[in-house]
Amino acid sequence: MSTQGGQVISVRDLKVCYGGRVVADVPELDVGAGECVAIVGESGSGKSTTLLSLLGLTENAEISGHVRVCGVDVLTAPQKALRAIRGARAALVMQSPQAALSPATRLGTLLRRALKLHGRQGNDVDAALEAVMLDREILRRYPHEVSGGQAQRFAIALAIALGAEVILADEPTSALDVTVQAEVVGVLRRLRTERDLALLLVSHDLALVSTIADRVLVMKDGAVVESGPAAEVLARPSHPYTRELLEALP
Ligand SMILES: Nc1ncnc2c1ncn2[C@@H]1O[C@H](COP(=O)(O)OP(=O)(O)OP(=O)(O)O)[C@@H](O)[C@H]1O
Repeated sequence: MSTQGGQVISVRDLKVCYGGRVVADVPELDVGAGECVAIVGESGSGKSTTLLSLLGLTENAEISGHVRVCGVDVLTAPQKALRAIRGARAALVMQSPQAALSPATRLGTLLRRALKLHGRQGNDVDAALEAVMLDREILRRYPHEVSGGQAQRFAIALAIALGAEVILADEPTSALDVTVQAEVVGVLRRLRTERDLALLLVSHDLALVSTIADRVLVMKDGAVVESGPAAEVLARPSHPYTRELLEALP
């Protein structure tokens, strides 16, 4: 199954419920190759739930609608097809990658295992590390021996080495200090143009979103209250809630 017409993510009428309560209702969301779409909104608005549902990772949720990611129909595909895209063609990057890494495993070992699991050769590793500006020496280190920014760049390099077409990133910079945030955003921005990588970004940080996103979806209480080109939505928000979010910026 391939990605058609450069569309990497396509969502229609997605509804995610927990215990009968709709926590995410997304009528339409498309992300094309080389494009960045951001989902913004306050805590609890349904951003992470939306992101996780696109990879079939919402346990115990009732989900309806149509979700295609890298050509796979996520809501109906067998687990095997989902496992094949998850972590490889569609990579998840979380707020604190160090927490997800096994503390007693060197990063190089972790990388080799991931490549083997997804049946990929190790010859993309140098290019992937270079793309995120990490020295190969990092592969000898354990997770606690790298900084938050290095860990995040390593997580992105892993995605690239595994052949990611899209990165789904949940608050990828909010655990980092400001200068390191800029480094990670710079890496993501370059990967979009150099590798045509698609990016779906969840963030409450509108300043960050304005530097990288082409389009924005604003969520409140599980609903999309506004969406459109980032420059337009952030400069001339039409919904009072978006205005509130913008006014809350420091
Ligand atoms: N596994 C779950 N079971 C029940 N309710 C859940 C579950 N996961 C999330 N929720 C609820 O869904 C709603 C949306 O949560 P979600 O984490 O998607 O919001 P968010 O916008 O990503 O917030 P944050 O920025 O704090 O992560 C919340 O009310 C949350 O309590």
